[in-house]
Amino acid sequence: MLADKKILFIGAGSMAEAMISGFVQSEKISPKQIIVTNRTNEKRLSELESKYGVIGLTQNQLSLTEIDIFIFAMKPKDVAKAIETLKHHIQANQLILSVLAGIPTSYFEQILQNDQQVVRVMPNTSSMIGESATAISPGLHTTDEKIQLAKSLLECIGRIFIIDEQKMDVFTGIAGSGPAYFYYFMEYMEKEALKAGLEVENARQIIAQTIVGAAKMVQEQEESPTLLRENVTSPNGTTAAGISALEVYQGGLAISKAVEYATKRSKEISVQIKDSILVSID
Ligand SMILES: NC(=O)C1=CN([C@@H]2O[C@H](COP(=O)(O)OP(=O)(O)OC[C@H]3O[C@@H](n4cnc5c(N)ncnc54)[C@H](OP(=O)(O)O)[C@@H]3O)[C@@H](O)[C@H]2O)C=CC1
Ligand SMILES: O=C(O)[C@@H]1CCC=N1
Repeated sequence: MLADKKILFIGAGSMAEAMISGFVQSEKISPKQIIVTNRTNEKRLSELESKYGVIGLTQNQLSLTEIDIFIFAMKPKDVAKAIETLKHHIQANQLILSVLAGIPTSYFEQILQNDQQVVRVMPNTSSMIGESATAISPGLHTTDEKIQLAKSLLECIGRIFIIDEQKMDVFTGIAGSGPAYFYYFMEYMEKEALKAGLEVENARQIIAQTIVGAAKMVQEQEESPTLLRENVTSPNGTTAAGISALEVYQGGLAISKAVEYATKRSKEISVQIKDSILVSID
């Protein structure tokens, strides 16, 4: 299904790179099927070319008729300009994927018309190693065939979850942004480990393995995190002491608020794009 499909990334930043890396590593897509463009940074295009073997082209060098799948991967604030340049060249049979947080499929459908087939995608940077949790929500005109195409492409970067578009904001809050919360958590664990004399490399690997193990327990044992946590917690033991600190310092509340704020931000971006007042989102 993916053979010979030409994929164009519009945007060459961290998310595009993570997806490119995952696609190429999967060996289901050849680097030469992937074209990447950006706004001005030609050095970045050369970097991606030499790292992954993909084709970097400036916007003037692009031939859009040969593209099967467009992947919009710029910041939400930049989408209006990007789509303005491209809209007259995109055809009805070309599939649009957008990884932009907060930008609904209807935004692309309204501008491109043509009953354009759009799929909103929320990957995360673990795409880099084929371990993304990726949500997809098809737009109004997207056929089953194109949904299957999007699925088979995105399966190269991890697991796919098909969700209703109104759940995309909370998905972004837990899984799009989620890796950053875990990295934040790891930063603090590492600081404490170093204070107590562990070597940095050792500490980092110990913490990473602990998170991988806990995540795999949830995936493979099919038990709730609550039960698994209780299994670690001996009465009056070390874990009980640690968890009591999380409670005293409102760790649970902080985590809930992180998801709530990120979800809210995704919703705000949607409202701003709807009102076309998306001036500066950085
Ligand atoms: N980073 C993440 O973890 C995730 C990000 N996303 C989404 O991915 C998108 C990109 O994020 P990220 O990769 O972090 O952003 P970056 O800032 O790293 O990259 C943005 C890219 O967009 C390019 N760009 C800007 N305007 C245009 C334009 N008009 N035409 C073509 N290219 C353009 C920039 O090019 P130049 O450098 O030349 O200006 C740059 O290559 C965002 O919408 C975000 O919501 C989704 C899931 C996770
Ligand atoms: O921070 C952001 O807006 C993007 C979307 C999800 C992860 N990064």
